[in-house]
Amino acid sequence: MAIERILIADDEESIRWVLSKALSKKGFKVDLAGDGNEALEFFRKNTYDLAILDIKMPGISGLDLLTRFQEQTPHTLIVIMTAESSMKNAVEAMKRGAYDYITKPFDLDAIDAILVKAGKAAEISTEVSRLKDELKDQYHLERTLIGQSKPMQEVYKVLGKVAPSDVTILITGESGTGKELVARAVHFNSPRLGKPFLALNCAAIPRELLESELFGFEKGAFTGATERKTGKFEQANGGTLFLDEIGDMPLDLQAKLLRVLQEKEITRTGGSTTIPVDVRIVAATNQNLKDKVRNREFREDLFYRLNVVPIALPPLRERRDDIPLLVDYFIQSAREKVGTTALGCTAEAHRLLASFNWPGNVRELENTIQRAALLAPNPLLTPDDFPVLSEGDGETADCSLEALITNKLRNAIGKMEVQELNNLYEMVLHQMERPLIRIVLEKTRGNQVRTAEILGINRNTLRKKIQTLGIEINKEG
Ligand SMILES: Nc1ncnc2c1ncn2[C@@H]1O[C@H](COP(=O)(O)OP(=O)(O)OP(=O)(O)O)[C@@H](O)[C@H]1O
Repeated sequence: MAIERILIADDEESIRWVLSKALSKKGFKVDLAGDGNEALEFFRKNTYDLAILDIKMPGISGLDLLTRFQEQTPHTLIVIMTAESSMKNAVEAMKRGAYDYITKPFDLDAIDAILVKAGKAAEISTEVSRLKDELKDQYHLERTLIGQSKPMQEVYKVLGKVAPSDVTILITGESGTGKELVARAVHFNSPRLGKPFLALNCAAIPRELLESELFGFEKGAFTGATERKTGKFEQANGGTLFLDEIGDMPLDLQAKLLRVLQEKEITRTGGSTTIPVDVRIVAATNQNLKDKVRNREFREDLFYRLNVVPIALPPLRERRDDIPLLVDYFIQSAREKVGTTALGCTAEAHRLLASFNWPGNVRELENTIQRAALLAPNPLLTPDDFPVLSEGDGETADCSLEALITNKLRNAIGKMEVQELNNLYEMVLHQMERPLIRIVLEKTRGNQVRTAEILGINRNTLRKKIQTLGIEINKEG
């Protein structure tokens, strides 16, 4: 479908001007509306291939227009503009069938990219309008996913698009990145809302138990099976089953799971009748399943069956922009959940937290904030309330000396004003020399010969440095 006619609706004149100039120059026919009502008028009179709508406008909001336009002319592709890149807006826009969503300020390349994509998207537009019909349910999230970074916005886009359908989703990401939270978001944004969401960790349960947890068993199926028991598939009927750590599922159970996904029915252990089940599967793993497939530890057919829509969650250290938001969110939830009086963090504490590597990702950050909020003497948390991070005692993902020094330097330099940063190279090397020599001298109890050997420098050089740097030698160690 070629894009010919475009409607731009924004109450900011400068945005209207810039967009109309850029798009007219490219040969599109452009109409401009300064508010929601004007946009609606245009829409009544004309047919548009694309509409770029500001989310917040006097009168009718961009999201409400989106809904109306979708009802009247479902083929029109709608791009929502927002000044606030929160998850709520992104998910809501995509849920309502928006074609795309851009955050202000944007550059014109972003609009170009959307136009190119939109031009090729005839089939997608049909699919979007089909999905839109399924998306009339109210926006609902049990818990909000926090994060406005680019990688998280991509996650929200996919989530908004696929949640309403029944497709199987495979969520990958390191431990603590929020895989279960995303799985819940999928469920709570799907028509299965109101039906059960059940989670099962395939790594935490021994093989025999895992099978009966999933499929249930009949009375007498094995010693100790004194009662019939339903499994998670039956319990989750109509809803969503979250299979965490799917990479740890034994091969024979993988085969059984594949059968259930294909046949949509289960047989309880020790039973002979098949029971129909309607369960959406969302699986997650922190392992590389493709490697496992190559090593024949994971069935290839099951991998493809699960991986219909992959969602890769970035580690926290790759979306550091989100750390301050998460910190504030966890402080607030600590106030609500455990009744602390903590109100926020100082700028230094924020910088310290944002510089850490967080090998345990959001879970580790959440625990760290909760602990600090409970123990802090004052409502405003300072770096002193995060002693483990300040000491850099090896919690960084990379425990090498370089990683520790990087962490320390980032903290120290981060606290300094730019105008203070003169002669930094010399200053840093100089300041590292003294503690280095002092520490080795302490280790060797003041033995300069040994110290020079350890440092790999000449004894005379060491002597001179001890003098010029004014290092005192304590022979007691
Ligand atoms: N984006 C986020 N916003 C708010 N809280 C989050 C976010 N991501 C994770 N959390 C919180 O961090 C904790 C860990 O999240 P979750 O259990 O979903 O991670 P996971 O990737 O499933 O971990 P694992 O692989 O170890 O099971 C939870 O308490 C969750 O609420």
